[in-house]
Amino acid sequence: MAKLTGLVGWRGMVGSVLLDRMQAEGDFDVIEPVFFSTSNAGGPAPAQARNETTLQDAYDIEALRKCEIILTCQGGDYTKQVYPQLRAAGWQGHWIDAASTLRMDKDAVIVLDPVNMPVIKNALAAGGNTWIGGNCTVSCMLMGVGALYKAGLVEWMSTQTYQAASGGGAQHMRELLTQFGTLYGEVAALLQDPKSAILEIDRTVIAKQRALTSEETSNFLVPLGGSLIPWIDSDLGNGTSREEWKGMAETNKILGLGEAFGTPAIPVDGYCVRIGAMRCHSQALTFKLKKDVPLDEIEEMLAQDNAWVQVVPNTKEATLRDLTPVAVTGTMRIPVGRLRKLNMGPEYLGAFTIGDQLLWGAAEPLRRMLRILVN
Ligand SMILES: NC(=O)C1=CN([C@@H]2O[C@H](COP(=O)(O)OP(=O)(O)OC[C@H]3O[C@@H](n4cnc5c(N)ncnc54)[C@H](OP(=O)(O)O)[C@@H]3O)[C@@H](O)[C@H]2O)C=CC1
Ligand SMILES: N[C@@H](CC(=O)OP(=O)(O)O)C(=O)O
Repeated sequence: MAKLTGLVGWRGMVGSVLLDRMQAEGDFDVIEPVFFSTSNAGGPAPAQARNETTLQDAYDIEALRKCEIILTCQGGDYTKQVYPQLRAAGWQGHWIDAASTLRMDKDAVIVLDPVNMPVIKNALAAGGNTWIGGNCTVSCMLMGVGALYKAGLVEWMSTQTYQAASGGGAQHMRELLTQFGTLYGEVAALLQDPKSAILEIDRTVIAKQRALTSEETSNFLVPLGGSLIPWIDSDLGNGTSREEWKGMAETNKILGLGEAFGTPAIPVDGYCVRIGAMRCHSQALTFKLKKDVPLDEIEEMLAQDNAWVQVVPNTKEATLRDLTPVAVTGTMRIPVGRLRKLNMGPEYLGAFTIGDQLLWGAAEPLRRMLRILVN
């Protein structure tokens, strides 16, 4: 019999992408879905509902307890409130979650099955029932270059990210576009005049950026349109942002490395930067490999790793065609390009990779975990 699966957070941005993917992959044919809401219990369930026509209350522990699986994209506050209550009530079902809240819990597994199926299988065999999607930057990076880690080749990795507005949520995307529109409006007349001075346009734009009101920057706190923000998530107080901390902590946990697994962790560090892209996270990677491996072997290893990675030849033409957020948005492709040995020596490898942070960065690992549980 199909497993009763509670869906929470399906109306949000991540949840909507998830529902589209579940529909496309026929996931609703193999589960018995129950739709929950934090704001509209009793309202109409979406078209994918089968037996239930109305939404259930996402805070109703008794209703949630009936589910064998709960998949939530509702966010960290919801997880913090509901998950402990459910477990305290003796619920032994499978909890699949997009939020970061439980990621580092010792009983939770960060799921990215094309990369860490053995870790997932071990946890399943040991009775694991808490499955958390990884940070979007980490998941997209590992989908692209996981082969190097699997082959035990990485001594350390440094990443410099270029993260899209969507990582902050839907309101952040709106704010970015509104800022671009405001700036354009400020200089539209000057732009239409081919004889106008570019430095006057520039002066007008920076004056407007600096004059944006707190309402116009309420999500990012400072202008992002025509600028960037080299800090994502909270300040850990040691010079590192929480997003940067996740790079090492989550990469190692996904791979089953580090103290908790009784093995040394691989150092990962770098800077996480918000830029004015819509929903693709990009990152420039520097690897120190444990040995000199020829570039063609590395390319072959990466290309063979999974069905979604795409090695992009390191030429200007291929890079402009295949290795931009515009090329990747809305697709499952994870291009890895700009692959070359760096001047520091033959063990130093450079790469650039991009992923849609709402697909591989959020929704896809969750629906794949659901399929692992129901298959
Ligand atoms: N944004 C991202 O890039 C990533 C997010 N995540 C995680 O997923 C969580 C959800 O993120 P995200 O989907 O961006 O959040 P959203 O704000 O888009 O959705 C979260 C919930 O807000 C409620 N909601 C209120 N108003 C609206 C509205 N107008 N349209 C849609 N939903 C509305 C819905 O709950 P209800 O139907 O119950 O009212 C919805 O499920 C995050 O908190 C985070 O933990 C993880 C990885 C990446
Ligand atoms: N912090 C990411 C988005 C995100 O939701 O990350 P996490 O799932 O680790 O909280 C970003 O802003 O781009």
